[in-house]
Parts: sequence; C-alpha cells; structure tokens
Amino acid sequence: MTILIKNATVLDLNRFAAVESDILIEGDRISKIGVDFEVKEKENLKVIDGRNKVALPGLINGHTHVAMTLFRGASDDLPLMDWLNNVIWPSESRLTGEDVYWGSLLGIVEMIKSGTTTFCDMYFFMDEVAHAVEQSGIRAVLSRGMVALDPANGEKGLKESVDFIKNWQGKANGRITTALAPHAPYTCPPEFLRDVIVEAKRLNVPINIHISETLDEISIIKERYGTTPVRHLESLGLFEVKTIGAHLVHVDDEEIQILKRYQVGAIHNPQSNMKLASGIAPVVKMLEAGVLVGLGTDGAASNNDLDMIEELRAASYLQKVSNMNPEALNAKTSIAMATSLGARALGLTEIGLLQEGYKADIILLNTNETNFYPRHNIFNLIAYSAKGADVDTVIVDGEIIMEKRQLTRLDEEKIKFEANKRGLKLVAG
Ligand SMILES: N[C@@H](CCSC[C@H]1O[C@@H](n2cnc3c(=O)[nH]cnc32)[C@H](O)[C@@H]1O)C(=O)O
Ligand SMILES: [Zn+2]
Repeated sequence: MTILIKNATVLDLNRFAAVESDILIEGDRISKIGVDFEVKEKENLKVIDGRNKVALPGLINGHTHVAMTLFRGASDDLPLMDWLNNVIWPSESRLTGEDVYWGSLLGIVEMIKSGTTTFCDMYFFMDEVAHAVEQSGIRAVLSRGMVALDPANGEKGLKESVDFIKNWQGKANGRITTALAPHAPYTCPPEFLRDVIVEAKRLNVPINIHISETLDEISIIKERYGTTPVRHLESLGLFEVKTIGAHLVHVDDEEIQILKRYQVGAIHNPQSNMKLASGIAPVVKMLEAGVLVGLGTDGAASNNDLDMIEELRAASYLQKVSNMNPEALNAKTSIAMATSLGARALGLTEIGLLQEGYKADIILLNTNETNFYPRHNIFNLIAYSAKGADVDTVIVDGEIIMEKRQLTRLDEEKIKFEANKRGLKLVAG
C-alpha cells in the first residue's frame, strides 16, 4: 500500500527541527518528505490527515522482557536480588509457552498504544514472543535469555538460542532480528561467556546482556574475579561483538571510555533503576563521552509499564536532579535517546529517523489535547507534556497497525482477558 500523510508537523532529528510537510510511504519505506510533490499512485493510496498531528520516528524500547507484563503489580517494593530470587524466578518456573505468548501480546498492545515501534527483548519461550511480534506488526530484536549458574541450563539456553536465531533472523520482512543474550556477568561464568562470544561471531548477531545494574552485582564480580563488570567483560573479549548492555548504572570514567571505544549500546532504564533502587546511571557523562545511549523500560514488573514517553521524561528528570542541573539531558536529547540514538545503540541502521529511504516506522501524536497548547516548542511539549495516550496512529514497516487509537491487527479485549487469567494463576502458584 502507498500512504500519504498530509500537512503534519514532521520532526527532523538530524537538524532538530520541526517542519510542516507531507510524508509519502511506498511499501515498507519512506519515499518522500516535503511539500507539493506529485504522487503517482492514485488507486491504492491511503491518505492520512496530518493536521494537528506531529510525526516522529517510532519510539525504540531498547531493553525489556515483554512477557513480564504477566507479573505486573504482583510484587513491588523489593530490591533486585530479593525480587528475582524470591518472587520472579519462582513464578517464572511455572511459565508455559502459551503464557509467554499472551503476556507478550499484552505488552505489545501497551507499547503500540504508547508509540513504541521497536523493542529489544530478552526472555524465554522466544518462539512464542516471535509469533506475537509477527502477528502484531511491531518490530523487535529478540533474544533468548541464558542463565548458566548450572552449566546444563546454560548449554540448554545456548542450544535454544542458536535454533531460535536460525529460525527467526530476518523473518516478518526483516521486522524480527535476533541476538544472543547471556543474562548477566553474575549469572554466566567466563567459560560460558567465551562459548557465547564464539557463537555470536559465527552467527553474526549482537550480544544483549545486563551489565552493572546494582552494587550487589559489583561486589559479586569483585569477589569472584577481582575486577568490575565492564572490565571483566572486556577482558573476555565480549565487546568485540556488537554489544547491547542494559543498565550500566555503576560505571566509572575509565569504563565509560571502554564503552565508547567498543561502541557498546548502553540502554538506560531509569524507572526500573529508580523503582528497584539500583542507582542512577551517569547518562550525562556517557553522552558527553560519546557512548551510544538508548532507553528502555525493562520488564513491566519492575517499572511498572512499557510507556516510552514516560520513560524519556523520567530519564531527563533523573539526570536533572542527580546532577542538580536543570540543563542536564534536555528535551531534544531525551527524544533522540528514544529514537535515533536508541536505534544506533541497538545497531539498527534503517530506523530511528524520519528520512527518505528509511523504513517507515512512524508515529503520529495528536496535538489537539490541552497538554499541547500553547504551541511554544514542539520538542519541549513532546518531552515534558505528551502522554502515551496522545499517540493516535502507528505505522511500522509501512503498515498502519494503529489508526485513531484502534489496533488494526490485534483483538485487545481477548488479549487482556487471557493475560489476566494466566498472570493471576502463575503468581498464585
Ligand atoms: N531463567 C531463564 C532465562 C532468563 S530470561 C531473562 C531473565 O531476566 C530477568 N530480569 C528481568 N528484569 C531484570 C533486571 O532488571 N535485572 C536482571 N534480570 C532481570 C527475568 O525475570 C528473566 O528471568 C532460563 O535460564 O531458562
Ligand atoms: Zn532487564
């Protein structure tokens, strides 16, 4: 189908400008942005009225565990290690593939409705997550999380990961890409990580891993290996593979230089870090050093939602208060972290900008709500006043997957019903 968005306010994140223009989408790509251009296709043309709407690249959720929506609100107000060991991991041991499928759909609906068009996931029963992605029309980088404290479990995880990558890499017209996901340096011993690095090079996929999330992790790594997580992973050669590192809360200046040198994608999850009291990542310092910093929500059980508009605002406010500087992490930078910079952090080169030739992953925010008036500065309005519910239309890969807040592919009521039933049962035991 050919889609023409007429008279929208289009965000150009290369120049950080907002321009009144039309956008033409042919197939899965943006073919033209401008005014008064001729459209040849007349028959199969869908025209969207862009007045009172701002078009921006679809938001990129750089780190989540999407099916963890099933555990949302089941257990809150705990530190990470207690939360994982005593609540989440026992409940996860009862999960079935079908549960993960419905939980993933619930999370995907939530993401689409708040403007996310790409997410990076680490979980298990990944075939089910991939089916949910395929059906929903969203884009995703998917990885099977591997915990190797018990070597047999690590081996099983690696085998499943390799099969998953072979089956799904590039599927759904390229909407699905894959990664290898050793869970964290404290759950994956060096010998296992070495095997993962070899496989990642052989399969040419990135590595997705939690790094330096809490001070507990820092103590564990210090005790076991006499160093810090980033140095430990560097010495193993892990960063020779394109790495997507979630959290990176506790990193010193020298580690920031390591992250920069290897172009590690550092995914900042401010709300999860605040809620689990993990700490405050030195985002301003990382950005100044030239690290590719993206943004993520983490799972819905530690956030507790998957709304990237909220997340980018939280990122900005957290840096302002921790640096005691209101100029820190300004509106444009936090929007870039959720879009163009986030794409680069994940190693995705065809999304994150509204630019001719790029994949057509576009969201339209309805700017006709009171929170968008007066129209002083659209970047400030998006970063500090917009809400997930202002997302009106979502296009991924050239297809409209939500129009006027109605999902075109998914049955939202059925998804809520199934996910609720399954989530309650899993946590009750
Ligand atoms: N336990 C599985 C694979 C783990 S997938 C990824 C794991 O990350 C867990 N997780 C979710 N949020 C966080 C976080 O913030 N830090 C560390 N782990 C997390 C999540 O509960 C899930 O168990 C196996 O070996 O078969
Ligand atoms: Zn996580």
